[in-house]
Amino acid sequence: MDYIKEVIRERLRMHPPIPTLVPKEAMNVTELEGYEQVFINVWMMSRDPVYWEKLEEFWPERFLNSNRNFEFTPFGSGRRRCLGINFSTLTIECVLSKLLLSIDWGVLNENKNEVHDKSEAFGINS
Ligand code: HEM
Repeated sequence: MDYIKEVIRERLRMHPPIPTLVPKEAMNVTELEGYEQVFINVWMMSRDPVYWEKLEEFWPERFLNSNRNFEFTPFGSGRRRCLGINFSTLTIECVLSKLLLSIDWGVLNENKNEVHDKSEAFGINS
């Protein structure tokens, strides 16, 4: 069960469903290094070579026995972070485990050497 948690984290690292978090606006005009609005780019943070080895590789083991801080925040952070964090991670763990155990998975048209389009598009997805 621990490994599945790492698999889910790695998937959220590579493809965060809300890549730039939810835009926030300060109640008073505030400047941060000359900017009045900032987007938190979670997608970029979870692929920053300073913090991640083999960043383009799907490698769930990277999360085993490692403490991650702000370089991994697919649910946001601080007061407005996702309220559904525990609910969603538990639900994904249960559903994914059930699917993996109940279905005999395989690759469709394995012998045809078809290339599946896995390119990303901007937006909120799941
Ligand atoms: C994998 C699943 C999910 C991901 C990755 C996710 C991610 C996020 C992110 C990034 C935010 C914005 C945080 C920020 O801008 O700082 C957010 C906000 C929120 N999420 Fe989720 N979420 C997920 C599932 C859920 C579920 C299942 C629920 C409810 C049952 C939920 C409820 C909320 C709520 C209420 C907020 C707004 C919190 C606030 O503004 O104070 N989320 N979520």
